[in-house]
Amino acid sequence: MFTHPGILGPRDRIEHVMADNTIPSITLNNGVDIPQLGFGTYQIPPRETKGAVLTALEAGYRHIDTAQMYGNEREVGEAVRESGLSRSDVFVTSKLNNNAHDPAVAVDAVARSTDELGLGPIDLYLVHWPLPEVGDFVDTWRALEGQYRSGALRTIGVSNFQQGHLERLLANTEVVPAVNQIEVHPYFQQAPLRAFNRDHGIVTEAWAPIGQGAVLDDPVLAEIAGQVARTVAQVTLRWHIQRGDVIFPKSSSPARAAENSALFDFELSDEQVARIDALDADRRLGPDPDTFNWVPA
Ligand SMILES: NC(=O)C1=CN([C@@H]2O[C@H](COP(=O)(O)OP(=O)(O)OC[C@H]3O[C@@H](n4cnc5c(N)ncnc54)[C@H](OP(=O)(O)O)[C@@H]3O)[C@@H](O)[C@H]2O)C=CC1
Ligand SMILES: O=C(O)C(=O)[C@@H](O)[C@H](O)C(=O)CO
Repeated sequence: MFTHPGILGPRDRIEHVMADNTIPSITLNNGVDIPQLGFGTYQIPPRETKGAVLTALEAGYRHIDTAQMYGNEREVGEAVRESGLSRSDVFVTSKLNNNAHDPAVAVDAVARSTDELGLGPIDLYLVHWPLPEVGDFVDTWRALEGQYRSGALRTIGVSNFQQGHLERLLANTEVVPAVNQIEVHPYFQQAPLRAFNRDHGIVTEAWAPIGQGAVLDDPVLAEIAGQVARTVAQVTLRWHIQRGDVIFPKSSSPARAAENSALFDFELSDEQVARIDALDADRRLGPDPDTFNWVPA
């Protein structure tokens, strides 16, 4: 199983990690442990996914983030099965596609993801987008609650939910989402939503942790990278780790994937963290969840 320190503050977690040099885990609200660092697979074409995931697992990643929308669940599953690792040593997340919000369709979609991955119960399954004008995400969530209670899904969560969406969900359903996977990077830090998640026992997962490359030329990050003799990507990813969020940077390059996992043998000072905190620019790169209602055919 994962090495995990239980629920610790960011500082305690860092000390734990620096002592044994492993990827830390965070305990979710249902008692399941999730590795704080994972490997993202958005925009990795299916034909390249098995190789990329096998390389990531060889580099030490033990958590893979995929989605029905990415079209590469089958290849993620193949890589995990062929890696030689125990199933319990790898944490896999997938997500319900936007065309599967109808509760009956959602149940079939869970079965399809489970079949594509071929790994038994999926560790974490998310409602990918709230799609507020498409249907009622409360009904979709109830369908996932049923799959969770039956044991088909090990943990359930949401993605791209704003505070208003979460308030409606919490008021009308029973299972509190274990995570909310949202866009977070130095230029879009999401302080209020992260605080809301934390106050309700929901772990924040930060997608686009290096802003899909947008932060890499930042002069402040470059200066800090020079101070700690690391790359800008590593400094940015380390900042997320010290904030206590879960991250899964994507790279199709084995060298950059390895670079992105070398985060646990250095630490940013409080002053360096404060300088990165000051880069917040309310600059969202992806769709706005309040108005994004895209449904694939
Ligand atoms: N729930 C949601 O709605 C969303 C979830 N996600 C998830 O989050 C993951 C991460 O987000 P993502 O959008 O991929 O963006 P990231 O912030 O992880 O950035 C990925 C980009 O940065 C490049 N890159 C990665 N590492 C380095 C490095 N060390 N140096 C220079 N360039 C680098 C990659 O290029 P290269 O491959 O060439 O290295 C790629 O272009 C996704 O893969 C997906 O799993 C993402 C978007 C939305
Ligand atoms: O990558 C994801 O998980 C996404 O949901 C995004 O790709 C999103 O659908 C988008 O950016 C659409 O333009």
